[in-house]
Parts: sequence; structure tokens; C-alpha cells
Amino acid sequence: METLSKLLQPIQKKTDDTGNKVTVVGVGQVGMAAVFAMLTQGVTSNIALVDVSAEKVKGEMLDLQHGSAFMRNAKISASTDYAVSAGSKICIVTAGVRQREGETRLDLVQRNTDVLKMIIPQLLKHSPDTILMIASNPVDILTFVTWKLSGLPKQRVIGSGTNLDSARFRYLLSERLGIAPTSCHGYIIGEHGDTSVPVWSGVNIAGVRLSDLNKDIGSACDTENWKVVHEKVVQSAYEVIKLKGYTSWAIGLSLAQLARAILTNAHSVHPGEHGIEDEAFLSLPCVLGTCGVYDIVRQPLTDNELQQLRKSAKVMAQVQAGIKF
Ligand SMILES: NC(=O)C1=CN([C@@H]2O[C@H](COP(=O)(O)OP(=O)(O)OC[C@H]3O[C@@H](n4cnc5c(N)ncnc54)[C@H](O)[C@@H]3O)[C@@H](O)[C@H]2O)C=CC1
Ligand SMILES: CC(=O)C(=O)O
Repeated sequence: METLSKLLQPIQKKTDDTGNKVTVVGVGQVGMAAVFAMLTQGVTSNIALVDVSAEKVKGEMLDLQHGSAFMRNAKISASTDYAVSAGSKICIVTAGVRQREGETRLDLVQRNTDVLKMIIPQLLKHSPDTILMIASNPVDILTFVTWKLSGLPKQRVIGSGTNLDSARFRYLLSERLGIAPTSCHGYIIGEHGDTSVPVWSGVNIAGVRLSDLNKDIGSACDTENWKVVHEKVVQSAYEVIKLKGYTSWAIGLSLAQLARAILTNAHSVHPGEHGIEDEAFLSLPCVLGTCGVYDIVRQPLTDNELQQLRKSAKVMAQVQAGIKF
């Protein structure tokens, strides 16, 4: 008798199905930060990695598997073959090129559209019921591209959008107010990045709106110059890219939070990408759960905030018009 048979008396065949499988396509800085956050936070116990580089994807898989005993018994698989992604509840796409110093996110659009053309049909072939979550940049436009390529209903195509910008905003508010980021409530909506819109009218601490204390907050005539907080949010990625070459930890944590909301059917509200009009995807506060986006919160906006959101949508539409599908 072999050792295994001496140890175990089989009662039934084991299944690998955990019901919470997540595939991450692109095992670069963003993909691996998201994977590490999801595994260490116990967001999923079943991760599949896919990348074009066979060596890199195998190396990342082995390195994580060697850490298994420090985590929560997750199954970690990897391949260049999309069959490894079969049965995923969520597929997160972080593959493609990133900005070099001096480039904007919009500069990446056609190169990363071409990458998505290869990836999306493969993901859907193996996981037809999946929710697609896009992080590759320019994320708003690539979420629109994914929606077009996939033919899925909008509620199942989600971009990480301004979830990251909002987290940066809350951190910077916390620094100025001396209050924890989790207790500083505020949303950035619209484009992830350069034309993002800070909803100053709703920023609050324990329900106390800062705009009731300073009616000019965030505007050009605000003598306390709070608008610099949003300016810093917009500059954040450029600053980090200049310093370390890429951004990774914050977006990894942001993706893990969105994945958790879906896998736990949390009905929690996140500024995620959604098709606000037929031809543009921009971030608005969305209620997320196991079926994807359930609702969009009807956030009251000032005329100025609405005008900025429309400007964001216009920029998106202009860039989208030039994409070759
Ligand atoms: N939405 C957000 O808030 C953020 C988005 N990003 C974006 O995420 C993307 C990835 O950034 P990084 O991880 O830093 O880049 P990276 O260069 O470190 O990794 C990209 C990975 O994609 C893989 N890849 C390329 N083409 C592929 C294909 N056709 N199929 C499968 N894998 C493929 C590469 O082999 C590489 O491993 C960029 O577009 C970047 O701009 C980055 C930070 C924040
Ligand atoms: C690169 C990028 O999109 C970010 O860190 O915001």
C-alpha cells in the first residue's frame, strides 16, 4: 500500500470548486499587488494567474505557493493558457502597457485596446458567467472597450475607476483634518485621473458637511485653498511613477476591496465604473454585489460638479471615437 493510501481512506472524490475563484490577467506590478492583497485578506481562496510570459507567470505562482502555509490555504494556479481561468466568478484584467514618465493614461489607449481584443474572448470562453473587472489604463475607456468586445450587460463589466482616486482623496483629507481616512467620507467621480471630479458638496465627517462650514470649499475663490487636495489626487500617479516607476499597492488594495464586495454580495457602495450614458463609462457611486452593479446612487451634484462630469464624458467620447476595434 502506498503512503497516501495508508494515510487516507477515500470517502468521495475531492472537488477544487471554492465558489469564489478569481482570475487575474497580467502578473505585473498591479496584478501581483491585487493578488497579494486578495490572498492575505482572504478575499478569495482560489486564484488563477494568466500572462503572456510563461516564465514570469510560473515564477509568480511558485513564489506565492511557497507562502501558502502563511496564508489561508488558497489554491493558486497559473498558465499562459486561459483554460486555467475556467469557472471564475471575477476576472480582473491588469494586462498591458503602463505610462512611462511624461505619458498620460490616454496615451495608452490603442495599445491596450489591442491587448483586450486578445484577452476578453478567451476569458468569456472559459467563464461565460463571470464579472469582468478592468484596471488597465485608460481604465474608463478600456471598460467601455471591454463592454463592447464582450457583449455582456453593463452591470457585469466594471472598471476600478475612481475607487483609487477617492481613496487618495480621503487619505489627503485625513492628513489635513487629523482624522482617520476611514472616517473621512468623500467621493471622486468621473474619469480616473486628469479630469476627475471631486464632489466637495458631499464631503463630510460624521455627517457634518464641510461645504456647510465653508461654502466656497474646493472652488477657486476658497481662501483656505482646499482645491489643492484634489490637485494632489490628480498628481498622485504622476508623482509615484516619477519616484518608483509605477503605482501598485494602492490599486492592488482597491481591486481587492471591489472583489470582496462582489464575492460577499456586500451591497456596499464604491465609486466604480459604470455606463452612465450609452457611449461613455465613468465612475459613479455604485452598489456592488454578486451580480455586479445593482444600483447607481443618485448623488446630488452642484451645477459646477455636473458641468465637470459632462466635461469628463466629452473627453472620453473624443478619445473613444479614435479607437480601432
Ligand atoms: N486603474 C488604475 O487605477 C491603475 C491602472 N494601472 C494600469 O494597469 C496596467 C498594468 O500596469 P503594471 O502592472 O504596472 O504593468 P506591468 O508592465 O508591470 O505588467 C503588465 C503585465 O501584462 C502582461 N501582458 C501584456 N500583454 C498581455 C496579454 N496580451 N495577455 C496577458 N498578459 C499580458 C505583461 O507580460 C506584464 O506581466 C497599466 O495599463 C497601468 O497603467 C496602473 C495603476 C493604477
Ligand atoms: C497609474 C494610475 O492610473 C494610478 O496610479 O492612478
